[in-house]
Amino acid sequence: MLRVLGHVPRVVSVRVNDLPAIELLRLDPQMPIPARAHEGDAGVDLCSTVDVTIEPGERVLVGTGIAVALPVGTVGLVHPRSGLAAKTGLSVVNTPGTIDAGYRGEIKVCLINHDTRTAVDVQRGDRIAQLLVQRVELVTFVEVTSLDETARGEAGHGSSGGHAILHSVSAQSQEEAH
Ligand SMILES: O=c1ccn([C@H]2C[C@H](O)[C@@H](COP(=O)(O)OP(=O)(O)OP(=O)(O)O)O2)c(=O)[nH]1
Ligand SMILES: [Mg+2]
Repeated sequence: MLRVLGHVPRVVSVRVNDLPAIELLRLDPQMPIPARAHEGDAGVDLCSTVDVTIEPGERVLVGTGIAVALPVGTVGLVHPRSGLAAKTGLSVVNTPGTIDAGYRGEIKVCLINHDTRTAVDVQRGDRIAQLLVQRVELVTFVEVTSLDETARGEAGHGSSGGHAILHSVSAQSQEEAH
């Protein structure tokens, strides 16, 4: 029988991060430096610089007071926070937002309140979204006159089935038929 003795680390690093530390400018010195909630988390949290109330269905562009110089070959992605999304309906309109390597302006977040009834109050300093930095392939494109054949071909947009909404629509139309 195999017995595991001693401490087993819960977070195992699969690859050593060889990117340099990313230069970060605090445009609003009172904002905290974006940080991970836990070691190994994918994203660092971004805070709102403003107090704002977002009515149901409304969107608003808020500043984070942060600018970065991402290395060429990486991209910043602005993702919603799942807790806020689940509890209040707050999300990011263009999720994930794209921060280009050459961008030196303030990172802004286009928030949306998806709740249909309740407004969301965002206060200055609240953690409203998270920034992930990933490597990205800067590919080139070459124009051709035809593409290779594949099993999928041109089928897309639900061609393989398995959509809950289609089941509910077909169940509804069956009920209506009776
Ligand atoms: O959530 C976001 C998305 C984008 N940006 C900034 C950084 C990014 O590099 C720039 C442009 O973003 P994007 O390319 O998505 O917008 P666009 O509408 O195509 O604008 P542009 O014509 O400036 O590229 O805006 C943000 O601050 N937050
Ligand atoms: Mg663009």
